[in-house]
Amino acid sequence: MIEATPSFLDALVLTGGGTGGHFFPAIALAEGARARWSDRAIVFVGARRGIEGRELPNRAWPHLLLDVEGVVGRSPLRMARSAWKLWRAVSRLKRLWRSERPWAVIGTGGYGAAPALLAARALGIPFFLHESNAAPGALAKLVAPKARRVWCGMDAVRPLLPQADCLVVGTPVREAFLRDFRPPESLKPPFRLLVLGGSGGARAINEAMLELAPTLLEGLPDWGILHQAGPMEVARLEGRPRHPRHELVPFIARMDEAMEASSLVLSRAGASTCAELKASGRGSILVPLPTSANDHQRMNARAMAAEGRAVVVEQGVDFPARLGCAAGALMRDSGAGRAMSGQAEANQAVARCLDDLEARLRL
Ligand SMILES: CC(=O)N[C@H]1[C@@H](OP(=O)(O)OP(=O)(O)OC[C@H]2O[C@@H](n3ccc(=O)[nH]c3=O)[C@H](O)[C@@H]2O)O[C@H](CO)[C@@H](O)[C@@H]1O
Repeated sequence: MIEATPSFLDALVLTGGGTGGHFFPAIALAEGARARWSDRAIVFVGARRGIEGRELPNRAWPHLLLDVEGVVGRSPLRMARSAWKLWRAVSRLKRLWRSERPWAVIGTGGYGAAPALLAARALGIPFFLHESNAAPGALAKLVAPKARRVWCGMDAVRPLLPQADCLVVGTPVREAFLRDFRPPESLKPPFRLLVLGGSGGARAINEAMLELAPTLLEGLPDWGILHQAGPMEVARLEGRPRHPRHELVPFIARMDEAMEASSLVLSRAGASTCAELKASGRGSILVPLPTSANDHQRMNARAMAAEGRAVVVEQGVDFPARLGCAAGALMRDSGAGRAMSGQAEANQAVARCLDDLEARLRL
């Protein structure tokens, strides 16, 4: 099927993806921009094989999906092929944008953002970058020096981008998270533990939960588990024995509602999930992805623990047993109304980014 190419003339381009942690902040910024500049076209550019390739066709945003993939950390042959795909995608955008020049480009990282940010840089189109994590990704490092501004999720990233003009704003969350949430203490039984594995699911968490859930739930008759295992993982785990109050799902479309209905969350420590836990005021058990670049998930998790919002359980020896102990203790507390303090904190990141964009472009 040949997709129609949207018009980019004077549009605001949002670009970010590959994973949800890079795509959903772009959605959050697009929602904020639509409310602020209702007469301006907003167009998404992303990767067909990223989460945006699945999500954008279901949404009303005009978009262009390109055949690109991650370049860094692959075998030399794959890297050469990915670099060639990227070059081809950048060339296509440059051709399009020479006749239909966008107004500005906002990138939230991931390989889905590479073509549009590189094309904007080459053509001198003003571009802005958002970096959620404590350590910048490869793309951010490459383009940050020429960005009109690099909006940062946290302060720790500034020294790692010394040539960039950084502003700390927090991590943008979707519109659905910009509201009051019912406090966890007001929830009634049956209580729910929400298990999340980031946008793709987390195999180590899935395996541990399958092992420990039967004992955990037998000891806590007022509790059930909603477990987002990831689309590929749900298929892999089909047929494995599971406690009747342990529900597996591939993906959760309304994460705000899922968090609000849960007394406690057990999750990876991606930057967007951490921002959403703060916005919804849910306490959590965080299991950082051990292989995250520069160990940024551990930094994210520790920052949440320092605010009293999370306990951190590392993977490693006896992981399921340690996870079970932490979960059992916190579930008993949460059920008794002594939820770990998850004071909800209004997220201001979208407003801060867009105020800054207005100031920089002198609107
Ligand atoms: C393996 C990998 O590269 N992980 C990175 C990726 O993770 P990942 O994409 O897993 O990270 P995040 O936790 O930051 O974001 C996930 C996003 O997807 C949403 N969601 C998830 C599951 C679901 O069922 N429904 C749903 O809506 C979450 O609500 C959240 O908005 O980006 C993050 C932000 O740059 C990084 O910190 C992670 O290290």
